[in-house]
Amino acid sequence: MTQAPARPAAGEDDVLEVRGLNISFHTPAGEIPAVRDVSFRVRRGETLALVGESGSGKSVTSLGILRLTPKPPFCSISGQVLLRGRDGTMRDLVALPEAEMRGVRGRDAAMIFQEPMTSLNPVHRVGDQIAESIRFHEGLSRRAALGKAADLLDLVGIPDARRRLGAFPHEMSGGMRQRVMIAMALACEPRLLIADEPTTALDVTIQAQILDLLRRLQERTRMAVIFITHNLGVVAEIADRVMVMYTGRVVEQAAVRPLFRAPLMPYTRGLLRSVPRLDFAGLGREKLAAIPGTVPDPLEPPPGCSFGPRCGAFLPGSCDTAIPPLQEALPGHQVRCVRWSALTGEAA
Ligand SMILES: Nc1ncnc2c1ncn2[C@@H]1O[C@H](COP(=O)(O)OP(=O)(O)OP(=O)(O)O)[C@@H](O)[C@H]1O
Repeated sequence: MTQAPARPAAGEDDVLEVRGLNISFHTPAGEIPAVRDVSFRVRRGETLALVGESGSGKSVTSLGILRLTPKPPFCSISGQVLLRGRDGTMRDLVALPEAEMRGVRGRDAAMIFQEPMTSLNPVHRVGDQIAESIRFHEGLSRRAALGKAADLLDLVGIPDARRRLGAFPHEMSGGMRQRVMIAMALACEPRLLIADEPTTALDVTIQAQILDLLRRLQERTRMAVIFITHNLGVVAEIADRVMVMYTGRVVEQAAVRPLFRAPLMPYTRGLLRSVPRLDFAGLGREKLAAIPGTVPDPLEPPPGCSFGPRCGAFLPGSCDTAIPPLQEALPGHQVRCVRWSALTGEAA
C-alpha cells in the first residue's frame, strides 16, 4: 500500500486544482469541520462528480471554491484553490482580495443551483438579468448585452428567445428557469462550471433534457464541470471522474467506470447498493438513504475511520485507531480505508 504521492504541479490542461482545502464553521456549539484536507483537480472538458450523503461537505466545498461561504469569524478557509484565469496562469482564489473575486465569479467560474427561483431575481426580466452579468464582466452596451442574452437563450434551447428576454422568472416553467440559469452561467464563457444538484427539482424528462444540454454545451466550450448530485444514475450518465465524500473528507476518487465496477471503499459500495438498478437508466430522483445508521455528529466524531460505526467490514484495532490516509490503491484510484485490499482480495 502506498500513500497518495505528492501531487505534481498543475498540468497545462488543469482548470482547477484544489490543494488541502479546509473549511470550518465556528458555531456557539463548537467548531464544525465541514471540509477537511480536500485535494482534487479538474481538467478542461472534464466532468468531476461530487457524491456523498447529506452533510458530507459537497456544497461547502463548491461554495468554498468561489469563496461564497460565510466570512470570518463565522467560517474559516485554508488551503489553495488554484483556478486558471483568462491569461492562462493559475491564481489562488483563497488568497485573492474580495474585490478581485467579484471579477472571477461569473466570468472565470460560474455556478448553478438546484432551485433557480432562489438565484433569479423575481422582479427583473430574465433578459436584463443575463445582460447585467455580461455588462458587469465585459463592459458591453445594454443593447449589445441584450443581443448576446438572446443568443444565449437560443443556445440553451429556449424557443422564441428574443421575446422571452422580456419574461419574468415566474412566467417560466422550472425547466425553462434552469435553462435561463445555465444561459446566465455561460454568459461570460467560464472555464469552470459548478452545478449543485441542478436537476433535482425537475421531473425526469426535463432532467434528462437539461443533462443533455449541459453535455452538449460542455462539448462545445470544453469547460470543466463539477457536478454535485445525490443521484448516482446521473453520475453514471455524465461524469468522467467521481469524488466520494464523507464527513468532509474525500474517501474515494476514481474514474467513473472503475468506481462503479469495483468500488474499494465500503461506504461507496453502500451508496451504490442504495440505488435501485432501474434507477440507473431512469435517472430517478430519490436521495441515497439505504446505508444503515446515520452520519456522525461533526462535533463528536468517532475514533479512527468516521464511517467505522456504520461499516459492515469494521475491524476493531484496525479501523478505530487513526483516521485512515487517502491511499493510491490502484493507478488513478484513491481510497481512504485500511481494509480495502483485504476486502477486495487485491494485493496491497
Ligand atoms: N452555515 C453553516 N453553519 C454551520 N454549519 C454548516 C453551515 N453550512 C453547512 N454546514 C455544515 O457543514 C457540513 C457539510 O455541509 P454541506 O452542505 O456541504 O453538505 P452536502 O454534502 O452538500 O449536503 P447536501 O447534499 O444535503 O447538500 C454539514 O455538517 C453542515 O451541517
